[in-house]
Amino acid sequence: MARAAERLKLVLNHLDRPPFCFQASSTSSQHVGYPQPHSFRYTFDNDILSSEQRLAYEENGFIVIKGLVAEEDINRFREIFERICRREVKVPGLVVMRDVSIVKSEFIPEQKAVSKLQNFQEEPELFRYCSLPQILKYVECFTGSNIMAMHTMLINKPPDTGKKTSRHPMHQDLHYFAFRPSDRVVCAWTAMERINRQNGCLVVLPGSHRGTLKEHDYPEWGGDVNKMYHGIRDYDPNSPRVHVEMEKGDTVFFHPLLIHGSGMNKTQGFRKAISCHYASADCYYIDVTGTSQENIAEEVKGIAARRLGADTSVTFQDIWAIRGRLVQGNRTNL
Ligand SMILES: CCCCCCCCCC(=O)SCCNC(=O)CCNC(=O)[C@H](O)C(C)(C)COP(=O)(O)OP(=O)(O)OC[C@H]1O[C@@H](n2cnc3c(N)ncnc32)[C@H](O)[C@@H]1OP(=O)(O)O
Ligand SMILES: Nc1ncnc2c1ncn2[C@@H]1O[C@H](COP(=O)(O)OP(=O)(O)OP(=O)(O)O)[C@@H](O)[C@H]1O
Ligand SMILES: O=C(O)CCC(=O)C(=O)O
Ligand SMILES: [Fe+2]
Ligand SMILES: [Mg+2]
Repeated sequence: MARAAERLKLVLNHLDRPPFCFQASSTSSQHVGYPQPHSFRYTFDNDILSSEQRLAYEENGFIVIKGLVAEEDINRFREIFERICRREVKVPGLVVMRDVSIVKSEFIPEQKAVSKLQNFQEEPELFRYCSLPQILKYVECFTGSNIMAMHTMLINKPPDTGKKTSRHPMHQDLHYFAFRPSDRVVCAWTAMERINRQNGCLVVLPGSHRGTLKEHDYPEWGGDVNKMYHGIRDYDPNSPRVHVEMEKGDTVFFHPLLIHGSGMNKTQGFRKAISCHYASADCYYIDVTGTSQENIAEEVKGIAARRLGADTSVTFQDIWAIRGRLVQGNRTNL
């Protein structure tokens, strides 16, 4: 990869934008004629990603595609989100999460309490996001052509109440996943409005996807932390990091080993993003018993058992298989 890195630097010296940021384009006309490096590990060769974009993902573990999702689509996602918050729509399997500082306070009206929706795979309007052709076109570059939507989320990061609970600690999403190989998994995360450092943008450690899965646990921040918001145990706050500021409709694709989190929301608005984790349907489930993932698997099983009525025979793998939905090609394995 050293040669690829050198070449990337040469390319980037001529850019007037961040090295991981690209315009959405429906053609391959932006391909640049650089010779192909010998081996790509994280991306497939097709007509969607330019060599430059492939190199950026291989090197950094993420790329931002500007303006990928239309304003009208985002407005529709926002509308249905608001209807769900008002409880006008019931969605099977949906998990509505409230910020821990709000759960423990009595004076917040319901519609201002929701910090996250998870598992909206049964809500057609929101799930439309996961099937948007322009998103899947990019996803295929990382997963290949059989694509499963494994995990769906709409994040409504609340204004911080002063307790810093709106932060999301630095983590790797793979910690939560019982399927492999990790290189055939990708997250698409779309800004539903302008997202900057003020309202708590994503913070990433570029290149960290080339490392291994780290141990995760609740961060020791000396206050309440949100349920299941595990952070990397030995996180070094001095690691070189990048704040990924995005406009409405911009979409970041990132590897599940990329270390990322998000900062405090210092504004009065609820900062919104919608995301889906995809995996190749050719991936396989793993048993995480005896690994660093055992802590989250036990926690998830505990919550599932409480919801489903204490059926303890449901495994962590089962929970993933139940949620997964095919969005392209054949459901070969997962
Ligand atoms: C496999 C799963 C995740 C896959 C993620 C892929 C990568 C993404 C990385 C992440 O997003 S990490 C964060 C993921 N977070 C979650 O998955 C949390 C999902 N949320 C939930 O499951 C529920 O919202 C939760 C269990 C937290 C609350 O469910 P309920 O609405 O049924 O809770 P209820 O009101 O009955 O409260 C139960 C207890 O939880 C407490 N609680 C509620 N919300 C909380 C919160 N946000 N933080 C901490 N505790 C919370 C609440 O105070 C109460 O405590 P006590 O039993 O002591 O009274
Ligand atoms: N000790 C820690 N362990 C894990 N993650 C941390 C730790 N400290 C900060 N973070 C994470 O680092 C990221 C950046 O957080 P931080 O609160 O510094 O926001 P910021 O965007 O840098 O804003 P600010 O302008 O306030 O510095 C967030 O994901 C946050 O949760
Ligand atoms: O703050 C965000 O929107 C990102 C959250 C995140 O990384 C996650 O839920 O896995
Ligand atoms: Fe994450
Ligand atoms: Mg900071």
